[in-house]
Amino acid sequence: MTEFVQFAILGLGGGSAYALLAQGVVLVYRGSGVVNFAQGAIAMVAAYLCLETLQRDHDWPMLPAFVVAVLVAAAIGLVFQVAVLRWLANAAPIVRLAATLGLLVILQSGVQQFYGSKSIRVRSFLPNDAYHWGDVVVQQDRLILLGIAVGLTAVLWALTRFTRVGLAITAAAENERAAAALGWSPHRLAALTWAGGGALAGVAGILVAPLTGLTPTAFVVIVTVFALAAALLGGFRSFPLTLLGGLVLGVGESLVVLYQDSIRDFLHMPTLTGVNRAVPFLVILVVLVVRGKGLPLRSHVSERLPRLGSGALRWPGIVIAVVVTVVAIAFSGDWLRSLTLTLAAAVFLLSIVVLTGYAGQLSLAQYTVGGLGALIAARLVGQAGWPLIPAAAVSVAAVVVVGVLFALPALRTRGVNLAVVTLGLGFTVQEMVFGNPALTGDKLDNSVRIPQLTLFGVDVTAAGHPERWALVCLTVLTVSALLVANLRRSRTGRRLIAVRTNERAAASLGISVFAVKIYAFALAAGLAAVAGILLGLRNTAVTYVEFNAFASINAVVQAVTGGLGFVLGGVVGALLGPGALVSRLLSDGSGSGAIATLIGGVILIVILLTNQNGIADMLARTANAIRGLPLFTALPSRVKASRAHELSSGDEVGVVPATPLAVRGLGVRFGGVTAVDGVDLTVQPGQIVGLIGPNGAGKTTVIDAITGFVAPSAGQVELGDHHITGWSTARRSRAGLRRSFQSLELFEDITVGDNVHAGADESTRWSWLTDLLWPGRRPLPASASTAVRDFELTDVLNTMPDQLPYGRRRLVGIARAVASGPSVILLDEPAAGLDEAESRELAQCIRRLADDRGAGVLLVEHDMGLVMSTCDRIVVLEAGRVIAEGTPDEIASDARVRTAYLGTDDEMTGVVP
Ligand SMILES: Nc1ncnc2c1ncn2[C@@H]1O[C@H](COP(=O)(O)OP(=O)(O)OP(=O)(O)O)[C@@H](O)[C@H]1O
Repeated sequence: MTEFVQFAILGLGGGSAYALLAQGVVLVYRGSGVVNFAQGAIAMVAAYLCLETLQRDHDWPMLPAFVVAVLVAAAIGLVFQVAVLRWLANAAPIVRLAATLGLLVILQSGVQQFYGSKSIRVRSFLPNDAYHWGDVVVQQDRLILLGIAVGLTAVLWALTRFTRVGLAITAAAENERAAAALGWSPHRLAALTWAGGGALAGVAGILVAPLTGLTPTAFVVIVTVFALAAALLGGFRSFPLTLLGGLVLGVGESLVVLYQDSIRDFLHMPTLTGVNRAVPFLVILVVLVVRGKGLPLRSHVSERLPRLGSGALRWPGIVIAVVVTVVAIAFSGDWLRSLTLTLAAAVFLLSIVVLTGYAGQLSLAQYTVGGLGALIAARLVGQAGWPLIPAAAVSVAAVVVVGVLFALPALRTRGVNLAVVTLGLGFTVQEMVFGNPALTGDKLDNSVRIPQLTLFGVDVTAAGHPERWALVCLTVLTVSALLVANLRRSRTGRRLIAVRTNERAAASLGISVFAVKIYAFALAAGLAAVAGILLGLRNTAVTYVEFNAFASINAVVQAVTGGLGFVLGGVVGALLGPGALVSRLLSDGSGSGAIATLIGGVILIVILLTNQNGIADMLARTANAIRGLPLFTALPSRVKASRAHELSSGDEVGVVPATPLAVRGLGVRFGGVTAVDGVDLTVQPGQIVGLIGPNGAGKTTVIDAITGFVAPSAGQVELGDHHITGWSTARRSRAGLRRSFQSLELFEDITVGDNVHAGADESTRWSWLTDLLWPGRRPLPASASTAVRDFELTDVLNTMPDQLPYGRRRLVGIARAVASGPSVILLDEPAAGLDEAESRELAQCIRRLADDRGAGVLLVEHDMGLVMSTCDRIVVLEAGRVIAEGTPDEIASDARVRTAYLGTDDEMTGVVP
């Protein structure tokens, strides 16, 4: 017990420092909406400046050195906000996050360049007397650190509660305009919080340095991972919870050291590394996953994401690129190493294009995942004597399984939370696997050697025949790029993009968000494993630092610079990596090391400020502009034709399976609020049922509960003979129950045609694989073609939704919902924003859905003219309960309904036909 308390107290020091750093992250997030991944790097700069330069080299006393270093840290935050983030205020969140990763890379590699990479021990400068409490020794410095963390937390909490500027910061987190109303411009607030966050980082960095020592890489990664994890526990909002999170992590880390040997024995491992760093983090992971949600809430605002390429293959360009690279391999001389590294890195970046660009899942662990591929393959070829191809195949298969495990948190977390979780998972693998010789197979002086590698009888060993290994890399890259481009054009690609853009809408169309995320992680892990093998086996032994968490961060920086949504972006981004061609060209000739990384970071920031969609987007626009020149417009364009949407021929209207919908005793509660209470309703095939009621009556909640977006607290939903109450949204949708959304929720990154197509895609189990090889060109299915004609969208199929006026956007949403020919359609305020003529046309379309196709329709609508003229029956809700049900005439003359909702006789005469 004494030991337990002793270790817990020891952990308070680190925990307090994590908490301090995390408070800076929270402050910045509250003031600017950006999660600062560079917080640990700013801390490191302050620590080096204070302890190395000012104190050691220039003999400054502690206090002025401390103050100057903290001011410099604050200035870094301030300058970054004013010079970079301010101009990215309207950019996609991932772009702003990438900018902070860029800052991390610049600061970290800058420090490495300036101070070198070796680890520096720092003497404790806080009073370090020991107090004795029974058998437990309490160090004074731990108590001081704890006091500072608690004190600063209290100050921050009080500032944001009781001061004008604090209230503005709190308001800004919710709504920029509210902050403006308090007299603060969002930019000034953001600048203030970035300066404050920087200062907090500086304080924490200097205080934590004696506990951790100083190294440019490990320090930043440890501090970043733990600080972000603590801030995550506080939801990036709550200062007290963040303090708690930091302390739990610090104490947990220390306690695990105490039990390290028992854990090792329990796992039957000869050696165990990094478990103290991993276990507390894994606990946080579990908390997050338990706290997370399978689908985002109705209030979730879809994030704008970088633009997507078309995935169209331009064969002349591909052939020229491959031939040029082959020639380059033949004549590159001492540049060959850089070229090989670039080719392998491009495969890595393609994995990020799939996972983050297409599927919208931000993972900061791709290099770690790839490193596992290198590890397994190296052990199989190096120790078990396997030939290359089976070793690579087994390694890729194993890493795909790991990729699926990494996907599990993504099923319940998203956005920046997922980025933090994957960074932590990657860091855990780095510490526990790559750092453990028992797992890498390396004894101290005896690493696993890469033997001779042969492919189809040809010796391709990189050491002996580097040009042959480079050709292997080129071949793999070309095949990978073709697969990823095929994916973009296929229905599987559409599913990925649907999920990236709007998980709720995707689920409502029968797309399994769960399956898409698992697939994206698995495919990306497979590509990363292949890349890891190419990279790892190019040396005589695998160098695991190539696969650390920092490399993963750097890869995302490169992918965003290159163009996250473009296959070409992966290739261009790889050119910029450390050791790759561009950095070698620009740097000291070796092309590796800190200066190259630093240049990569600076290029990222410049590119983001110029075009947030990356270099590939700039290239694509330039190419399009050139193709638009008179000389080229005369030539037939095969690409355009391949992208156009074709309608199925014929006007046949498929009659949908006749399936009634029945809702019995439905109740929904949100905490203490009863939104829906004992609602019964049925929708028969071919029948239109109106669901009306005042604002807040619970109409949308009824639709949400029927379609599986919220779990009912009581009652049942039946579709035909099926009790579907426990089914997922996607499964209900596939069974023929579709909905539209009040807030449209279109897929804004893809054309109108693709939106409708996404609503009608039939997936087969094999299409996940076959789409990679043969995406095909499928015309819109018959029911979708009918929807396109009915809603008069034929002329806008190749238009992006945001280029349409509001009324037509609404029609796209409805067409998408009915594209698959569902048996029951739930329309949530379809006429909102339509003019009178459009409303009338919409009424006819809805009638046709019921009369011609035999679909059942539940229509939630405030336009009483539309409801009264279209519906067969009407159900009236008030405060979550049904207060009347009947034909339009019965409802119009119901006294209770008039009082509750419809109003006076005069108003009624205007709406009843
Ligand atoms: N996620 C949620 N958490 C808490 N309360 C909620 C949530 N969603 C809805 N509510 C509440 O449930 C009640 C019903 O809301 P709902 O949006 O279903 O009404 P509605 O009839 O569709 O309104 P409107 O006509 O304005 O769209 C309201 O009091 C609303 O505030």
